[in-house]
Amino acid sequence: MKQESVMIEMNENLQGHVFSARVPVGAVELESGEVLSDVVVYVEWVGDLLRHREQAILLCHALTGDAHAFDTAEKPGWWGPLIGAGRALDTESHVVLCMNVLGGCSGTTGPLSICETTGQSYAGQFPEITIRDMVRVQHLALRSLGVTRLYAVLGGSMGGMQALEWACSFPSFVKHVIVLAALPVFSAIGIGYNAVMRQAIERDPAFQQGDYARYGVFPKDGLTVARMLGMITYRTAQLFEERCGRSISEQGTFEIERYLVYHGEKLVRRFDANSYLRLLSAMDGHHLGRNRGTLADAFGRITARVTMVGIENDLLYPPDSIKQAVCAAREAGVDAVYQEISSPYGHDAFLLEFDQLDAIFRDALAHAVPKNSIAR
Ligand SMILES: CC(=O)SCCNC(=O)CCNC(=O)[C@H](O)C(C)(C)COP(=O)(O)OP(=O)(O)OC[C@H]1O[C@@H](n2cnc3c(N)ncnc32)[C@H](O)[C@@H]1OP(=O)(O)O
Ligand SMILES: N[C@@H](CCO)C(=O)O
Repeated sequence: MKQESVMIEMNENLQGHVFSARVPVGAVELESGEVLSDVVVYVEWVGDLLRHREQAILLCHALTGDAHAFDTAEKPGWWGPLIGAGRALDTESHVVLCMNVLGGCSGTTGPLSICETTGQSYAGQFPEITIRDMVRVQHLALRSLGVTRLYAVLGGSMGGMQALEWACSFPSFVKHVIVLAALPVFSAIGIGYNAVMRQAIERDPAFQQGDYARYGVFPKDGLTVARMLGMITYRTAQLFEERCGRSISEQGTFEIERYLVYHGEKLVRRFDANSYLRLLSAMDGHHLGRNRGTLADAFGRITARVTMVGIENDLLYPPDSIKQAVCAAREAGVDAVYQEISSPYGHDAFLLEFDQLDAIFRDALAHAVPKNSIAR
């Protein structure tokens, strides 16, 4: 492993400062057995890292999210209103951190990174990764930053999968887990939607088996269509009816089509297609029980208090499925509770319903650590 120091940068934000760093964590053996050399993790945080290293809060982002959860003068963060002094994620008593996931395209090692052996970007050669790999890399980065305990791990959707994996992979490291719009095992319908998104990208002639950059092209049509489908699943029929109905846009298309194309093309400007594919595969493979015996055995490892949050009309993670997961976790001895967000948005409510999120976070994090929460 090359020895690199951690360079910390500082940005102004309304609540204090947002710090950022690229943290080298060395070579990482993935669940698949492949080894990624010189992995680097991009991290942002707010709060006093030294003082609160035993009281840290980790936020895990969703599929196309990134480490920028905190508001700065340049850019709002995806959970900005929830983080700050006296807010639900209180930076007076905690340091709040967020990292770009392994395999993503916003600073942490992923398909755009340079492969040491070829001297070129990994592109389509980047290995398949798992949610568990993402979490292990986050753990290494936290240890490098001196964090010794997480007061809480929170995340929605793919971030929720990571939060659950944290509880299982590092039980003695985590006190509270808040999982929004996610399940212990990714569903068939979720895998199905991901399959359509994957095919849209891979069938784009510009995809070139993932080597599009070498040919100076990009599978923008494929990624646009993938995002259009994704956006349908992140909202509700009722919302589209109210917002678009059967209105016709200036371009002569239905307004709903214009809206979806807008979001598809917007993603193309900020996301890499190979990253998108690796993250879809990681979600597809998400199964808390993999190589841990039964799902109940996996739950049995958890010592954190787990709050699982369902969202009304979430097409991807129906509240009933999340309630069932909570029951199964309780039967396995987990101190698990269920909360629900009521929203016209559907799945994306975990990025939008700040008042309800605020109340849920305050309630969940106010609870003392359960007595059986001893290190194992
Ligand atoms: C956990 C994570 O890390 S995820 C990271 C954050 N999430 C994302 O970035 C995902 C992409 N974005 C989104 O899903 C949404 O924009 C959210 C959840 C962030 C916000 O949702 P909403 O406030 O409901 O936004 P909405 O769906 O109306 O989209 C707003 C955009 O669509 C545009 N828009 C709205 N209606 C139309 C229409 N009929 N035709 C074309 N464009 C439209 C708006 O101009 C706006 O554009 P902008 O984002 O460039 O400013
Ligand atoms: N809209 C969010 C949620 C996906 O689950 C994203 O793009 O990351």
